Amino acid sequence: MSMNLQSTNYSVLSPWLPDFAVLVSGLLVTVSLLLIASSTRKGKLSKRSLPGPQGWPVLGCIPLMGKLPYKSLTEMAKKYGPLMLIRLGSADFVVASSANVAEAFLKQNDKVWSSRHENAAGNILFYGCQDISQAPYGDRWRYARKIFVLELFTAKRLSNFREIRKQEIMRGVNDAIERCCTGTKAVRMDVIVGKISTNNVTRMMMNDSEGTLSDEASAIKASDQFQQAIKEFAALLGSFYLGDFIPWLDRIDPQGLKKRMHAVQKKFDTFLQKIIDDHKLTLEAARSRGQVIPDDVVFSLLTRPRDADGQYLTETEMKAILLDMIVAGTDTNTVTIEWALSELLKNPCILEKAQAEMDSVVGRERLVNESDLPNLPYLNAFVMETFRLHPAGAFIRRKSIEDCEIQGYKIPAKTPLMVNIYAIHRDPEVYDRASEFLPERFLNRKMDLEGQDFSLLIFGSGRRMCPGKGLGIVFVPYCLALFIQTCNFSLLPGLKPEDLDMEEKFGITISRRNPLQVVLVPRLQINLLQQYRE
Ligand code: HEM
Repeated sequence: MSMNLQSTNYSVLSPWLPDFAVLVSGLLVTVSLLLIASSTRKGKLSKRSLPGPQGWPVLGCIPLMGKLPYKSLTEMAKKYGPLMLIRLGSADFVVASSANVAEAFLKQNDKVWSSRHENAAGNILFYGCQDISQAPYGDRWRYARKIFVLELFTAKRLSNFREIRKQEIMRGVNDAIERCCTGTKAVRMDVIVGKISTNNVTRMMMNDSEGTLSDEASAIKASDQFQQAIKEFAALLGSFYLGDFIPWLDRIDPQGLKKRMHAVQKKFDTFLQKIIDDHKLTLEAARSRGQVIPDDVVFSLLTRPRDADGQYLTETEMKAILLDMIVAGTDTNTVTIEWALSELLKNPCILEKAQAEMDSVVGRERLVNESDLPNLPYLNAFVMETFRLHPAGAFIRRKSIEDCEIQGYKIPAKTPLMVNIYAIHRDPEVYDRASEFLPERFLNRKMDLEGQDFSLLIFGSGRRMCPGKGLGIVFVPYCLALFIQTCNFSLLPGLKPEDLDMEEKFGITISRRNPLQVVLVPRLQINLLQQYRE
Protein backbone atom coordinates (compact mmCIF):
# COMPACT_ATOMS: atom_id res chain seq x y z
CA MET A 1 0.00 0.00 0.00
CA SER A 2 1.49 3.34 -1.00
CA MET A 3 1.33 6.20 1.46
CA ASN A 4 1.50 9.94 0.89
CA LEU A 5 4.27 10.85 3.30
CA GLN A 6 3.77 14.58 3.07
CA SER A 7 0.13 14.55 3.98
CA THR A 8 0.74 11.93 6.67
CA ASN A 9 3.45 14.07 8.30
CA TYR A 10 1.34 17.19 8.09
CA SER A 11 -1.65 15.57 9.67
CA VAL A 12 0.49 14.22 12.48
CA LEU A 13 2.16 17.54 13.13
CA SER A 14 -0.66 19.99 12.50
CA PRO A 15 -2.20 19.86 15.99
CA TRP A 16 1.16 21.05 17.35
CA LEU A 17 1.77 23.83 14.86
CA PRO A 18 1.10 27.19 16.52
CA ASP A 19 -0.38 29.91 14.35
CA PHE A 20 2.04 32.43 12.92
CA ALA A 21 1.46 35.25 15.45
CA VAL A 22 1.94 32.91 18.40
CA LEU A 23 5.09 31.53 16.78
CA VAL A 24 6.61 34.98 16.24
CA SER A 25 5.77 36.23 19.74
CA GLY A 26 7.07 32.98 21.20
CA LEU A 27 10.34 33.43 19.34
CA LEU A 28 10.64 37.05 20.48
CA VAL A 29 10.09 36.08 24.10
CA THR A 30 12.64 33.25 23.83
CA VAL A 31 15.28 35.48 22.21
CA SER A 32 14.70 38.24 24.80
CA LEU A 33 14.99 35.75 27.66
CA LEU A 34 18.18 34.36 26.17
CA LEU A 35 19.58 37.87 25.74
CA ILE A 36 18.73 38.72 29.34
CA ALA A 37 20.23 35.43 30.45
CA SER A 38 23.41 36.05 28.50
CA SER A 39 23.79 39.62 29.78
CA THR A 40 23.27 38.58 33.39
CA ARG A 41 25.28 35.38 33.25
CA LYS A 42 28.49 37.12 34.24
CA GLY A 43 26.90 38.38 37.40
CA LYS A 44 25.73 34.85 38.09
CA LEU A 45 29.12 33.36 37.59
CA SER A 46 31.45 35.74 39.33
CA LYS A 47 31.78 38.37 42.03
CA ARG A 48 33.35 40.76 39.55
CA SER A 49 32.39 40.18 35.93
CA LEU A 50 34.75 37.82 34.19
CA PRO A 51 35.75 39.35 30.87
CA GLY A 52 34.90 37.63 27.61
CA PRO A 53 33.21 38.05 24.25
CA GLN A 54 29.45 38.56 24.26
CA GLY A 55 28.38 35.88 21.79
CA TRP A 56 25.01 35.23 20.15
CA PRO A 57 21.72 34.12 21.63
CA VAL A 58 21.41 30.32 21.77
CA LEU A 59 24.75 29.67 20.07
CA GLY A 60 26.88 31.84 22.34
CA CYS A 61 30.40 32.07 20.97
CA ILE A 62 30.25 28.88 18.88
CA PRO A 63 30.32 30.88 15.62
CA LEU A 64 33.48 32.69 16.81
CA MET A 65 35.46 29.49 17.32
CA GLY A 66 36.37 28.90 13.66
CA LYS A 67 38.18 25.79 12.46
CA LEU A 68 41.04 26.18 14.93
CA PRO A 69 39.37 27.15 18.26
CA TYR A 70 42.69 27.32 20.16
CA LYS A 71 43.89 30.04 17.77
CA SER A 72 40.61 31.98 18.00
CA LEU A 73 40.79 31.78 21.81
CA THR A 74 44.45 32.91 21.73
CA GLU A 75 43.36 35.99 19.76
CA MET A 76 40.45 36.65 22.13
CA ALA A 77 42.78 36.42 25.15
CA LYS A 78 44.78 39.31 23.68
CA LYS A 79 41.63 41.42 23.98
CA TYR A 80 40.00 40.03 27.15
CA GLY A 81 43.03 38.84 29.11
CA PRO A 82 44.36 35.45 30.22
CA LEU A 83 41.29 34.61 32.31
CA MET A 84 38.16 34.69 30.19
CA LEU A 85 34.61 33.52 30.28
CA ILE A 86 33.17 32.14 27.10
CA ARG A 87 29.68 30.85 26.50
CA LEU A 88 29.37 27.92 24.11
CA GLY A 89 25.71 27.16 23.54
CA SER A 90 24.22 26.99 27.02
CA ALA A 91 27.47 26.29 28.92
CA ASP A 92 29.84 28.85 30.42
CA PHE A 93 33.50 27.85 30.10
CA VAL A 94 36.44 29.55 31.78
CA VAL A 95 39.57 29.76 29.66
CA ALA A 96 43.12 30.09 31.03
CA SER A 97 45.65 31.44 28.55
CA SER A 98 48.77 32.29 30.58
CA ALA A 99 51.19 30.35 32.78
CA ASN A 100 50.15 32.32 35.89
CA VAL A 101 46.46 31.72 35.43
CA ALA A 102 47.07 28.03 34.60
CA GLU A 103 49.05 27.72 37.83
CA ALA A 104 46.19 29.26 39.81
CA PHE A 105 43.87 26.53 38.52
CA LEU A 106 46.15 23.51 38.24
CA LYS A 107 48.43 23.99 41.23
CA GLN A 108 46.86 26.27 43.79
CA ASN A 109 43.41 24.73 43.26
CA ASP A 110 44.34 21.39 41.72
CA LYS A 111 41.82 19.32 43.66
CA VAL A 112 38.90 21.64 42.90
CA TRP A 113 39.66 21.46 39.16
CA SER A 114 40.28 17.75 38.97
CA SER A 115 37.10 16.54 37.29
CA ARG A 116 36.34 16.33 33.57
CA HIS A 117 33.47 17.91 31.67
CA GLU A 118 31.22 15.09 30.49
CA ASN A 119 30.28 14.93 26.84
CA ALA A 120 28.66 12.56 24.37
CA ALA A 121 31.97 11.22 23.04
CA GLY A 122 33.27 10.32 26.50
CA ASN A 123 29.99 8.64 27.35
CA ILE A 124 29.54 6.66 24.18
CA LEU A 125 33.14 5.81 23.36
CA PHE A 126 34.35 4.98 26.88
CA TYR A 127 31.46 2.91 28.24
CA GLY A 128 29.90 5.84 30.12
CA CYS A 129 33.26 7.38 31.11
CA GLN A 130 34.42 4.22 32.92
CA ASP A 131 37.99 4.82 31.73
CA ILE A 132 40.56 7.16 33.32
CA SER A 133 40.77 10.11 30.95
CA GLN A 134 37.03 10.91 30.82
CA ALA A 135 36.01 9.77 34.31
CA PRO A 136 34.62 12.33 36.74
CA TYR A 137 36.73 12.92 39.85
CA GLY A 138 35.89 10.31 42.47
CA ASP A 139 36.69 6.92 43.93
CA ARG A 140 36.45 4.90 40.70
CA TRP A 141 38.75 7.30 38.80
CA ARG A 142 41.25 7.29 41.69
CA TYR A 143 41.16 3.49 41.85
CA ALA A 144 41.64 2.97 38.09
CA ARG A 145 44.40 5.57 37.91
CA LYS A 146 46.27 3.99 40.82
CA ILE A 147 46.23 0.63 39.04
CA PHE A 148 47.39 2.25 35.78
CA VAL A 149 50.35 3.98 37.44
CA LEU A 150 51.40 1.35 39.99
CA GLU A 151 50.67 -1.85 38.09
CA LEU A 152 50.27 -1.29 34.36
CA PHE A 153 52.59 1.47 33.16
CA THR A 154 55.38 0.91 35.64
CA ALA A 155 59.03 1.85 35.11
CA LYS A 156 59.84 -1.88 35.17
CA ARG A 157 57.43 -2.69 32.36
CA LEU A 158 58.66 0.28 30.32
CA SER A 159 62.18 -1.00 30.73
CA ASN A 160 61.20 -4.63 29.88
CA PHE A 161 59.71 -3.41 26.61
CA ARG A 162 62.78 -1.44 25.54
CA GLU A 163 63.84 -3.99 22.91
CA ILE A 164 60.31 -4.18 21.54
CA ARG A 165 60.28 -0.40 21.03
CA LYS A 166 63.53 -0.65 19.09
CA GLN A 167 62.19 -3.54 16.99
CA GLU A 168 58.98 -1.73 16.14
CA ILE A 169 60.68 1.56 15.25
CA MET A 170 63.27 -0.19 13.08
CA ARG A 171 60.55 -2.21 11.33
CA GLY A 172 58.90 1.11 10.53
CA VAL A 173 62.18 2.61 9.29
CA ASN A 174 62.80 -0.40 7.01
CA ASP A 175 59.22 -0.38 5.78
CA ALA A 176 59.46 3.34 4.94
CA ILE A 177 62.77 2.92 3.13
CA GLU A 178 61.46 -0.03 1.12
CA ARG A 179 58.27 1.80 0.18
CA CYS A 180 60.41 4.67 -1.07
CA CYS A 181 61.93 2.18 -3.57
CA THR A 182 65.50 3.42 -3.11
CA GLY A 183 64.59 7.04 -3.16
CA THR A 184 62.13 7.26 -6.04
CA LYS A 185 58.81 7.47 -4.14
CA ALA A 186 57.53 9.37 -1.10
CA VAL A 187 55.78 7.83 1.92
CA ARG A 188 53.16 9.34 4.22
CA MET A 189 54.81 9.73 7.59
CA ASP A 190 51.50 9.74 9.50
CA VAL A 191 50.91 6.20 8.20
CA ILE A 192 54.42 4.95 8.98
CA VAL A 193 54.64 6.55 12.44
CA GLY A 194 51.00 5.72 13.26
CA LYS A 195 51.74 2.05 12.73
CA ILE A 196 54.94 2.19 14.80
CA SER A 197 53.14 3.94 17.70
CA THR A 198 50.19 1.55 17.63
CA ASN A 199 52.37 -1.56 17.52
CA ASN A 200 54.49 -0.20 20.34
CA VAL A 201 51.54 0.44 22.66
CA THR A 202 49.51 -2.62 21.69
CA ARG A 203 52.47 -4.95 22.20
CA MET A 204 52.81 -3.65 25.76
CA MET A 205 49.12 -4.26 26.23
CA MET A 206 48.80 -7.59 24.43
CA ASN A 207 52.13 -9.10 23.64
CA ASP A 208 51.35 -11.51 20.82
CA SER A 209 55.00 -12.40 20.23
CA GLU A 210 54.42 -15.31 22.64
CA GLY A 211 51.38 -16.70 20.82
CA THR A 212 48.92 -15.17 23.27
CA LEU A 213 46.46 -13.95 20.67
CA SER A 214 44.36 -15.94 18.25
CA ASP A 215 45.14 -15.50 14.54
CA GLU A 216 41.93 -13.51 14.22
CA ALA A 217 42.86 -10.97 16.92
CA SER A 218 46.43 -10.67 15.63
CA ALA A 219 45.15 -10.05 12.11
CA ILE A 220 42.76 -7.30 13.30
CA LYS A 221 45.56 -5.63 15.29
CA ALA A 222 47.91 -5.63 12.28
CA SER A 223 45.30 -4.46 9.76
CA ASP A 224 45.01 -1.06 8.11
CA GLN A 225 41.34 -1.03 9.19
CA PHE A 226 42.49 -1.06 12.81
CA GLN A 227 44.63 2.02 12.14
CA GLN A 228 41.68 3.70 10.47
CA ALA A 229 39.40 2.80 13.38
CA ILE A 230 41.85 4.47 15.80
CA LYS A 231 41.83 7.57 13.60
CA GLU A 232 38.04 7.60 13.48
CA PHE A 233 37.87 7.11 17.26
CA ALA A 234 40.28 10.02 17.88
CA ALA A 235 38.47 12.22 15.35
CA LEU A 236 35.13 11.61 17.06
CA LEU A 237 36.62 12.17 20.51
CA GLY A 238 37.83 15.57 19.37
CA SER A 239 34.78 16.47 17.30
CA PHE A 240 32.59 19.45 18.07
CA TYR A 241 29.29 17.74 18.82
CA LEU A 242 26.54 20.36 18.88
CA GLY A 243 24.37 18.36 21.31
CA ASP A 244 27.03 18.89 24.02
CA PHE A 245 26.45 22.63 23.88
CA ILE A 246 22.80 22.92 22.86
CA PRO A 247 21.13 20.11 24.80
CA TRP A 248 17.88 19.97 22.78
CA LEU A 249 19.94 19.16 19.66
CA ASP A 250 21.19 16.00 21.35
CA ARG A 251 17.98 14.19 20.50
CA ILE A 252 18.34 15.08 16.83
CA ASP A 253 22.09 14.44 16.42
CA PRO A 254 22.13 16.84 13.43
CA GLN A 255 25.74 16.04 12.49
CA GLY A 256 25.23 12.26 12.64
CA LEU A 257 28.18 12.05 15.03
CA LYS A 258 26.52 9.93 17.71
CA LYS A 259 25.70 7.30 15.13
CA ARG A 260 29.36 7.16 14.11
CA MET A 261 30.45 7.06 17.76
CA HIS A 262 28.25 4.02 18.44
CA ALA A 263 29.55 2.29 15.31
CA VAL A 264 33.25 2.72 16.13
CA GLN A 265 32.66 1.87 19.80
CA LYS A 266 31.07 -1.42 18.75
CA LYS A 267 34.11 -2.28 16.62
CA PHE A 268 36.50 -1.66 19.49
CA ASP A 269 34.32 -3.47 21.98
CA THR A 270 34.28 -6.60 19.79
CA PHE A 271 38.05 -6.41 19.39
CA LEU A 272 38.79 -5.84 23.08
CA GLN A 273 36.45 -8.63 24.15
CA LYS A 274 38.30 -10.96 21.77
CA ILE A 275 41.63 -9.89 23.30
CA ILE A 276 40.35 -10.56 26.81
CA ASP A 277 38.87 -13.93 25.85
CA ASP A 278 42.12 -14.99 24.10
CA HIS A 279 44.09 -14.02 27.18
CA LYS A 280 41.77 -15.99 29.44
CA LEU A 281 42.28 -19.11 27.31
CA THR A 282 46.08 -18.70 27.35
CA LEU A 283 45.97 -18.11 31.08
CA GLU A 284 44.01 -21.29 31.70
CA ALA A 285 46.37 -23.32 29.52
CA ALA A 286 49.49 -21.80 31.13
CA ARG A 287 48.15 -22.47 34.63
CA SER A 288 47.23 -26.06 33.87
CA ARG A 289 50.73 -26.68 32.48
CA GLY A 290 52.41 -24.76 35.27
CA GLN A 291 53.95 -22.34 32.72
CA VAL A 292 55.07 -18.78 33.37
CA ILE A 293 52.53 -16.19 32.26
CA PRO A 294 53.96 -13.78 29.65
CA ASP A 295 54.32 -10.10 30.58
CA ASP A 296 51.65 -7.78 29.25
CA VAL A 297 49.03 -5.33 30.50
CA VAL A 298 45.99 -7.54 29.84
CA PHE A 299 47.50 -10.42 31.85
CA SER A 300 48.26 -7.98 34.67
CA LEU A 301 44.64 -6.86 34.67
CA LEU A 302 43.21 -10.37 34.55
CA THR A 303 45.44 -11.83 37.23
CA ARG A 304 45.28 -9.07 39.81
CA PRO A 305 43.55 -10.27 42.98
CA ARG A 306 40.74 -8.32 44.63
CA ASP A 307 42.02 -5.62 46.92
CA ALA A 308 41.89 -6.10 50.68
CA ASP A 309 38.76 -3.92 50.81
CA GLY A 310 37.05 -6.05 48.15
CA GLN A 311 37.49 -3.55 45.29
CA TYR A 312 38.23 -4.83 41.79
CA LEU A 313 37.98 -3.67 38.18
CA THR A 314 35.03 -4.96 36.20
CA GLU A 315 35.65 -6.31 32.70
CA THR A 316 34.00 -3.20 31.23
CA GLU A 317 36.34 -0.95 33.22
CA MET A 318 39.29 -3.00 31.94
CA LYS A 319 38.15 -2.48 28.34
CA ALA A 320 37.71 1.25 28.98
CA ILE A 321 41.27 1.50 30.34
CA LEU A 322 42.66 -0.47 27.39
CA LEU A 323 40.89 1.97 25.09
CA ASP A 324 42.57 4.87 26.91
CA MET A 325 45.93 3.29 26.21
CA ILE A 326 45.23 2.67 22.54
CA VAL A 327 43.89 6.14 21.85
CA ALA A 328 45.81 8.38 24.27
CA GLY A 329 48.98 6.37 23.76
CA THR A 330 49.13 6.32 19.98
CA ASP A 331 47.72 9.53 18.54
CA THR A 332 49.69 11.82 20.87
CA ASN A 333 53.01 10.18 19.98
CA THR A 334 52.19 10.04 16.27
CA VAL A 335 51.27 13.70 15.83
CA THR A 336 54.28 14.87 17.87
CA ILE A 337 56.72 12.83 15.76
CA GLU A 338 55.09 13.94 12.50
CA TRP A 339 55.43 17.61 13.53
CA ALA A 340 59.05 17.05 14.58
CA LEU A 341 59.86 15.53 11.18
CA SER A 342 58.04 18.41 9.47
CA GLU A 343 60.27 20.89 11.31
CA LEU A 344 63.38 18.92 10.27
CA LEU A 345 62.34 19.12 6.63
CA LYS A 346 61.41 22.78 6.92
CA ASN A 347 64.75 23.59 8.62
CA PRO A 348 67.49 21.41 7.03
CA CYS A 349 70.15 23.05 9.23
CA ILE A 350 68.47 21.55 12.33
CA LEU A 351 68.60 18.10 10.74
CA GLU A 352 72.29 18.63 9.93
CA LYS A 353 73.03 19.61 13.55
CA ALA A 354 71.09 16.64 14.96
CA GLN A 355 72.86 14.21 12.60
CA ALA A 356 76.28 15.71 13.40
CA GLU A 357 75.61 15.27 17.11
CA MET A 358 74.46 11.68 16.51
CA ASP A 359 77.59 10.86 14.50
CA SER A 360 79.92 12.30 17.12
CA VAL A 361 78.18 10.70 20.15
CA VAL A 362 77.02 7.35 18.74
CA GLY A 363 78.86 7.03 15.42
CA ARG A 364 77.67 5.09 12.39
CA GLU A 365 78.81 1.60 13.33
CA ARG A 366 75.91 0.77 15.64
CA LEU A 367 72.32 1.85 16.14
CA VAL A 368 71.52 4.47 18.78
CA ASN A 369 70.09 3.01 22.01
CA GLU A 370 67.66 4.52 24.49
CA SER A 371 70.56 4.68 26.96
CA ASP A 372 72.31 7.15 24.59
CA LEU A 373 69.48 9.68 24.86
CA PRO A 374 70.84 11.60 27.89
CA ASN A 375 74.07 12.21 25.91
CA LEU A 376 72.27 13.90 23.01
CA PRO A 377 71.49 17.43 24.28
CA TYR A 378 70.69 18.91 20.86
CA LEU A 379 68.25 16.11 20.06
CA ASN A 380 66.54 16.62 23.44
CA ALA A 381 66.32 20.38 22.88
CA PHE A 382 64.82 19.71 19.44
CA VAL A 383 62.19 17.39 20.97
CA MET A 384 61.31 19.92 23.67
CA GLU A 385 60.89 22.65 21.07
CA THR A 386 58.54 20.33 19.17
CA PHE A 387 56.49 19.74 22.33
CA ARG A 388 56.36 23.52 22.87
CA LEU A 389 55.41 24.69 19.40
CA HIS A 390 53.29 21.65 18.53
CA PRO A 391 51.61 20.44 21.74
CA ALA A 392 49.85 17.12 21.10
CA GLY A 393 46.53 18.54 22.33
CA ALA A 394 45.51 22.19 22.38
CA PHE A 395 43.66 22.16 25.69
CA ILE A 396 43.75 20.66 29.14
CA ARG A 397 40.06 20.13 29.89
CA ARG A 398 38.85 20.08 33.47
CA LYS A 399 35.76 20.81 35.55
CA SER A 400 35.42 22.19 39.07
CA ILE A 401 33.96 20.04 41.83
CA GLU A 402 33.18 22.96 44.16
CA ASP A 403 33.03 26.76 44.18
CA CYS A 404 36.42 28.38 43.80
CA GLU A 405 37.94 31.83 43.74
CA ILE A 406 40.55 32.51 41.05
CA GLN A 407 42.21 35.92 40.89
CA GLY A 408 39.29 37.52 42.70
CA TYR A 409 36.59 35.90 40.54
CA LYS A 410 34.14 33.52 42.17
CA ILE A 411 33.59 30.54 39.94
CA PRO A 412 30.85 28.08 40.84
CA ALA A 413 31.14 24.29 41.08
CA LYS A 414 30.70 22.30 37.86
CA THR A 415 32.19 25.00 35.64
CA PRO A 416 34.16 23.56 32.72
CA LEU A 417 37.72 24.84 32.20
CA MET A 418 39.93 24.94 29.14
CA VAL A 419 43.63 25.62 29.69
CA ASN A 420 44.84 26.80 26.30
CA ILE A 421 48.25 25.10 26.11
CA TYR A 422 48.73 26.40 22.57
CA ALA A 423 48.43 30.04 23.75
CA ILE A 424 50.67 29.45 26.78
CA HIS A 425 53.42 27.77 24.75
CA ARG A 426 53.47 30.72 22.33
CA ASP A 427 53.31 33.50 24.89
CA PRO A 428 55.75 36.22 23.76
CA GLU A 429 56.11 37.36 27.39
CA VAL A 430 57.75 34.03 28.15
CA TYR A 431 59.38 32.95 24.89
CA ASP A 432 61.46 35.21 22.61
CA ARG A 433 60.48 34.83 18.95
CA ALA A 434 57.71 32.60 20.29
CA SER A 435 56.29 31.48 16.96
CA GLU A 436 59.68 30.37 15.55
CA PHE A 437 61.09 26.86 15.86
CA LEU A 438 64.38 27.34 17.73
CA PRO A 439 65.67 24.21 19.55
CA GLU A 440 68.61 26.23 20.92
CA ARG A 441 66.26 27.94 23.40
CA PHE A 442 66.15 24.64 25.34
CA LEU A 443 69.91 24.14 25.49
CA ASN A 444 70.17 26.51 28.44
CA ARG A 445 66.68 26.20 29.87
CA LYS A 446 65.65 23.71 32.52
CA MET A 447 63.51 21.09 30.88
CA ASP A 448 60.65 20.45 33.26
CA LEU A 449 58.35 17.59 32.35
CA GLU A 450 56.75 17.19 35.76
CA GLY A 451 54.05 19.80 35.26
CA GLN A 452 55.65 22.35 37.59
CA ASP A 453 56.68 24.78 34.85
CA PHE A 454 53.34 26.28 33.88
CA SER A 455 54.74 27.81 30.70
CA LEU A 456 55.37 24.28 29.39
CA LEU A 457 52.40 22.03 30.05
CA ILE A 458 53.23 19.13 27.75
CA PHE A 459 51.74 16.40 29.93
CA GLY A 460 49.43 18.57 32.03
CA SER A 461 49.86 18.97 35.76
CA GLY A 462 48.71 17.78 39.17
CA ARG A 463 46.31 14.96 39.99
CA ARG A 464 45.19 14.39 36.42
CA MET A 465 48.59 14.74 34.81
CA CYS A 466 49.28 12.25 32.00
CA PRO A 467 49.99 8.81 33.52
CA GLY A 468 51.55 7.67 30.20
CA LYS A 469 54.24 10.35 30.37
CA GLY A 470 56.95 7.75 31.05
CA LEU A 471 56.35 6.23 27.63
CA GLY A 472 55.94 9.56 25.81
CA ILE A 473 59.24 10.97 27.03
CA VAL A 474 61.14 7.90 25.87
CA PHE A 475 59.28 6.91 22.75
CA VAL A 476 59.15 10.31 21.00
CA PRO A 477 62.90 11.13 21.28
CA TYR A 478 63.97 7.55 20.62
CA CYS A 479 61.86 7.18 17.50
CA LEU A 480 63.22 10.49 16.20
CA ALA A 481 66.79 9.51 17.15
CA LEU A 482 66.56 6.31 15.09
CA PHE A 483 65.06 8.07 12.06
CA ILE A 484 67.65 10.87 12.25
CA GLN A 485 70.53 8.43 12.59
CA THR A 486 69.49 5.92 9.95
CA CYS A 487 67.89 8.04 7.21
CA ASN A 488 68.36 11.03 5.00
CA PHE A 489 65.09 12.80 4.29
CA SER A 490 63.83 14.89 1.42
CA LEU A 491 60.53 16.37 0.35
CA LEU A 492 58.61 15.47 -2.81
CA PRO A 493 60.71 16.39 -5.87
CA GLY A 494 60.34 20.09 -6.69
CA LEU A 495 59.09 21.09 -3.20
CA LYS A 496 61.45 23.46 -1.39
CA PRO A 497 61.69 23.42 2.45
CA GLU A 498 60.21 26.92 2.63
CA ASP A 499 57.18 25.72 0.61
CA LEU A 500 56.27 22.95 3.03
CA ASP A 501 52.93 23.92 4.53
CA MET A 502 52.48 23.70 8.31
CA GLU A 503 48.67 23.95 8.35
CA GLU A 504 46.97 22.45 11.37
CA LYS A 505 43.81 20.45 11.92
CA PHE A 506 41.94 20.57 15.22
CA GLY A 507 40.80 17.43 16.98
CA ILE A 508 41.57 15.70 20.25
CA THR A 509 45.14 16.26 19.01
CA ILE A 510 46.46 18.95 16.68
CA SER A 511 47.55 17.13 13.55
CA ARG A 512 48.84 18.24 10.15
CA ARG A 513 46.04 19.24 7.81
CA ASN A 514 47.96 17.74 4.88
CA PRO A 515 49.98 14.60 5.58
CA LEU A 516 53.75 14.89 5.44
CA GLN A 517 55.16 13.07 2.43
CA VAL A 518 58.84 12.23 2.63
CA VAL A 519 61.45 10.39 0.56
CA LEU A 520 63.78 8.40 2.82
CA VAL A 521 67.13 6.84 1.92
CA PRO A 522 69.40 4.94 4.31
CA ARG A 523 72.46 6.75 5.66
CA LEU A 524 73.93 3.77 7.55
CA GLN A 525 75.17 0.41 6.28
CA ILE A 526 72.04 -1.39 5.12
CA ASN A 527 72.85 -4.60 7.07
CA LEU A 528 72.67 -2.62 10.35
CA LEU A 529 69.12 -1.65 9.49
CA GLN A 530 67.94 -4.89 7.99
CA GLN A 531 68.52 -7.04 11.05
CA TYR A 532 65.16 -5.57 12.16
CA ARG A 533 63.18 -6.30 8.99
CA GLU A 534 59.83 -8.14 9.32
C1 HEM B 1 53.64 12.52 23.61
C2 HEM B 1 52.89 11.79 24.37
C3 HEM B 1 51.78 12.28 25.27
C4 HEM B 1 51.35 13.55 25.55
C5 HEM B 1 51.91 14.86 25.01
C6 HEM B 1 50.24 13.44 26.49
C7 HEM B 1 49.56 14.52 27.03
C8 HEM B 1 48.53 14.41 27.95
C9 HEM B 1 47.85 15.53 28.56
C10 HEM B 1 48.16 17.00 28.31
C11 HEM B 1 46.90 15.03 29.39
C12 HEM B 1 45.92 15.85 30.26
C13 HEM B 1 46.56 16.05 31.62
C14 HEM B 1 45.82 16.98 32.56
O1 HEM B 1 44.58 17.03 32.57
O2 HEM B 1 46.51 17.67 33.35
C15 HEM B 1 46.97 13.59 29.31
C16 HEM B 1 46.15 12.73 30.01
C17 HEM B 1 46.19 11.37 29.88
N1 HEM B 1 47.09 10.64 29.12
FE1 HEM B 1 48.61 11.35 28.02
N2 HEM B 1 50.01 12.11 26.73
C18 HEM B 1 50.93 11.37 26.02
C19 HEM B 1 51.06 10.00 26.02
C20 HEM B 1 50.25 9.12 26.69
C21 HEM B 1 50.41 7.70 26.71
C22 HEM B 1 51.53 6.93 26.00
C23 HEM B 1 49.38 7.19 27.45
C24 HEM B 1 49.05 5.77 27.79
C25 HEM B 1 49.42 4.73 27.15
C26 HEM B 1 48.59 8.32 27.92
C27 HEM B 1 47.45 8.23 28.69
C28 HEM B 1 46.79 9.30 29.26
C29 HEM B 1 45.63 9.16 30.14
C30 HEM B 1 44.97 7.84 30.58
C31 HEM B 1 45.27 10.45 30.54
C32 HEM B 1 44.12 10.86 31.48
C33 HEM B 1 44.62 11.01 32.92
C34 HEM B 1 43.52 11.36 33.91
O3 HEM B 1 42.50 11.93 33.50
O4 HEM B 1 43.68 11.07 35.10
N3 HEM B 1 49.15 9.47 27.43
N4 HEM B 1 47.97 13.24 28.43
